[in-house]
Order: sequence, then C-alpha cells, then structure tokens
Amino acid sequence: MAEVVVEFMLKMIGSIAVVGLMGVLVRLYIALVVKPARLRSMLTKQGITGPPPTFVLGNILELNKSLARPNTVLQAPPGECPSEHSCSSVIFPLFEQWRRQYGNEILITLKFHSEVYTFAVGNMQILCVNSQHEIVRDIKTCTSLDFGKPESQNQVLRPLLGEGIINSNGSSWAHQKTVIAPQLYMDKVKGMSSLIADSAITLVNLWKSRIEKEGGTIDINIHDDLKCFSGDVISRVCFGSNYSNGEEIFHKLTALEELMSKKMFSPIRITGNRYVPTKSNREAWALEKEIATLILKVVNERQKAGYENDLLQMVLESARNNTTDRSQEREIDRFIVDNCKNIYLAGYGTSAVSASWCLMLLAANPDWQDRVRAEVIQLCGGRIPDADMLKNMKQLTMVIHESLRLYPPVFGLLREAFKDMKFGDINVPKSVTIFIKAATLHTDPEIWGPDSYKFNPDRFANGISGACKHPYFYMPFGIGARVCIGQNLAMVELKMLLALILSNFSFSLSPKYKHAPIMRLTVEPKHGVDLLVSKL
Ligand code: HEM
Repeated sequence: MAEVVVEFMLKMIGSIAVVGLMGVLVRLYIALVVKPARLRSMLTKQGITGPPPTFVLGNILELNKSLARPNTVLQAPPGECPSEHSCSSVIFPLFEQWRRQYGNEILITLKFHSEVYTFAVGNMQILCVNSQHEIVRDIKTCTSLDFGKPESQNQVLRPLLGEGIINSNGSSWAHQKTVIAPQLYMDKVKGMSSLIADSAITLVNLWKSRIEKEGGTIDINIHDDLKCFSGDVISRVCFGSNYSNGEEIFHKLTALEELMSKKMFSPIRITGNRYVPTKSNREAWALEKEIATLILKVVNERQKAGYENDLLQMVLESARNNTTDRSQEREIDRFIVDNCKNIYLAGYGTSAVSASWCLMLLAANPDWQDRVRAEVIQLCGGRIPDADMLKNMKQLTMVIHESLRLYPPVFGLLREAFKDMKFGDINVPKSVTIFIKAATLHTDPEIWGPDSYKFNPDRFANGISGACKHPYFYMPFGIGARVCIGQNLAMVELKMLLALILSNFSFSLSPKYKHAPIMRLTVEPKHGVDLLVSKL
C-alpha cells in the first residue's frame, strides 16, 4: 500500500514538474519569438526602417552602472573627488548611446532583462518614445481611460500601493482622482504653507544646533535629513493633528518600499512569486498588515475626535459617502488605506530627492547660490516666507526647474494602450507599453540647445515655454491625464525649504561627496549628498 502511495506521489511530482517546465518554455517562446516578431512586423508596417529593433538584454545593474557615471553638470573644485567629477560624460550614457545609435525616432523595442521584472509580470515589449514631438504631444493631450498604467506593473507594485490612485486604471482611478486632486490644488496648498514652514524650521534648527555643538562648519550627509523633512510634511498634510502617528506609518512604509525595491530589481524574480511564502514575502505581508492597522487606528481616532480639514478627512468622507452598505466595510477600509499609502509614497521620496539634487547643484554652483540667496533675503527680509513671497521667488523657481530637468526623480513614464490607439502617425496596438524617457528628453540638445547638459537656470528666465522648443518635453511631473497631482505642494515644499536653508546657511560640496545617481524607485544620489555647511 505504502509503495502505491509513494509511486502515486512521485508520478504527481513528475507531472507537476513537466507542466511547470512546459509553462516556462511557452513563456520563453512567447517572449523571445512571438512578441518580438509581432512588434517587428508592426514597425515594418508603419514604415519604420533603419536599424532592426534591438533586444537589449542588459540588466538593471548595467543601467545603474551607467547612471552612476558623473555628468558635466558638476564642476568640482580641482583635487576634490578627483576622477568622478572631471569626466565629461552625460547623466544617462546608456540612453544617450541609444539616441546616437537610433536617432530621435521611435527607436528600439526593449526587453530590459530586469526592467521586465521591475515593471511587469512576465515579459513586456516597450516602445521607447524619444523626441517624436507629435507622439509626445498626443500622449499629453490623451484623456482616454483606455490609456493607463501598465497592468503588469501595477500587479508588481500591488503590495506597496494596493489599488490606490497611482496604481489603478479606468473608472476606479478617475474616481480617486476626483476625490484627492482638489485637495492639492494651489488654493489648498497655500493654506498649508505654515505647516510646511514648521517642518523646514525643524531641519534648520537641527543643523544650527549641530553647528553650535561642532563649531564653525559641519560636514553632513543631507539626504536623510531631507527625507525626514518631506516625510514630516506629508504626515502633517495627510493626517493633520494626528501627524505624529504618521511617523510610524512612514517608517514602516519606507521599510516596505525598500523591500519591494530590492525584490523588483532582483535579477532572479520569478513571475507570480509574490504569493510564495518566501522570507522576503512574509516580511512584506507582515509590513503590509501593520501599515493597514496603523492607518485604520488613525482613522478611528479621527472619527472620534471630529472634523479636520485635511487630506485624510476628504479620503474618509469620500469613502463613506460612496456607500451606505455596511457589508462594503472592507472595501471602504481598503480605499482609505491604499490612498493614504499612495499619497505618502508619491510625495515623500520624490520631494526629498529633488531637494537633495537642488542643494547639490547650488553647492556646486556658488554664483547661483549667492544669486538665489540675495533674492530670498530681499523678498523675506528675515521673515518666514509666506505663500506670496514664495510665488515671487523667480530665481529660485528657475533653479528648481533646472534641477528637475537634469535630475528628474521619475526618470521615465510607462503607459499601456488597452485598445488599439494612434499617437502622432504611430499606431500603437492594444497591450503595447510605451516608455517615455523623461531623462533623455530633458537633455536632448535638439530641444534644449547645445548646452543641454549644463546647469544653466537662466534658460528658464521666460518660463518653461521659453526654455525649450516644445514645452511638453519638460515633464518632471509627468504628462497627460496621469500628471502629478502633488506638483503644487512639491513646489511650495521645495521653495520653502530652500529659501530657509539659503537664508540661514552657506554651503559647498564636501570632499566626501561622490557623484553617483542611481535608479531605484526614483533617481537618487547613491551615497547621499555631503555638504560643508556653515551659519551665515
Ligand atoms: C518634486 C516632487 C515630485 C515629483 C518630481 C513628482 C513626479 C510625479 C510624476 C512624474 C508622476 C507621474 C508618474 C507616471 O505617470 O507614471 C507623479 C504622479 C503622482 N504624484 Fe507626484 N511628484 C512629486 C511630488 C508629489 C507630491 C508631494 C505628491 C502628494 C502629496 C504627489 C502625488 C502624486 C500622485 C498621487 C500621483 C499619481 C497621479 C495619477 O496617477 O493620477 N507627488 N508624480
């Protein structure tokens, strides 16, 4: 009897292995033969000649290596951080190489080895849209719900973002946008400026006390302080008087984000493995649960305490107003938890990283540091900036625009056509994903002129349309229907922080600073930004 059972078990295991192997082979066949052939024929039909589509089998490590190369933007003092600053290569040499190889057209069909895992479950064909301005223009104006975030990417990001605004499509996304976006319109953001100032003053006081303790000039890595600042801003904006609870949620979310980022960039990701109880999955599940519990705890406290005019309140009201059916309670909780997570994650890393790059560029360009400081001092005269003062800081705005041009935290945008569509004169078949490389468009000499790789905020003296040939090529906050809804908040946050830092400190690059932009969920300084800071 035992033998029969063992034999049966062995047969079962054998069959499962065979089915699994066949599944893998079918997937490989589709990825390497069917999809490339389909795409190649699609391009040929559209008369796209020139070099045949290339399949880039590089992995994310290679991409990271290229990002880690220095760029011309930095002119470090001779002798400091030697080899890394003197190199005259560009920010994204790999993209640059593609551009040189294939010209400014729809250029290559990509199958990034790890990007596939980064953004998709299974293999995905991506059309890289470069400078074809009709295409980018049409994408910008496209409001169709049939053009959204790649579903495969959303799947991968589900543990982190759930089905919140960033990670959903169609009518579910549209509803969430209607609820959340108005809370971040400029008139609302203006009212948040004193909250934002509180967070910035905390950071300024921290640096002042370090200088007092250590004397004269301090050598600090600012990136973590900036993360705390932007986390604090989002906590206050989201959770109002409950913002201190935000801190714990924020730490757990950061841990989950790091875990996800590692998983996404791992070269050995297996399709669908998020359901397998591996160690990292178990950690992710535990964090997900803890975050949900913490958010719902804040929600309960808020409901007992009464009304507050903040983002959490609006999300709560919308969730509850939409249904009176108590059996929908779990759905309501999910809506609240997912959207709190989305706002947090969308607003925290991006703002911190933008502030880091801005300060790095101001440290490397002391003439601009002096220029912007003079403007801030003239407008504020020692007072804490208010919304109107911030609005009038023209030089500072130009510096921020230039910094976001050179170091767009979100380096590329992905969109999937959910039905056959047409952009410019390119037919995009259903299920093809378009990848718009903001980082490349932002530095194309044809769009920005021969100094496109140089830090030159003066190019924005007459606004974005004065700075480049086609204003829609400037897309640090994305384009089209899915444009960033937090951009007003982000700009006020950056201006407030930089204005307060500039009016209290002078700073330069520390010899410790190593220029190494790296592509994680955002383009970050791999080793942070080290500055020498002294009180004015
Ligand atoms: C400098 C800071 C920021 C940058 C560079 C930035 C950039 C972007 C970009 C490029 C997108 C579009 C992504 C895509 O199309 O795939 C986006 C979307 C989004 N951003 Fe931001 N963002 C910043 C700050 C913020 C802040 C402070 C918040 C909220 C408090 C926020 C909330 C969002 C949300 C909710 C979306 C999704 C919109 C949608 O899908 O409809 N962002 N952001």
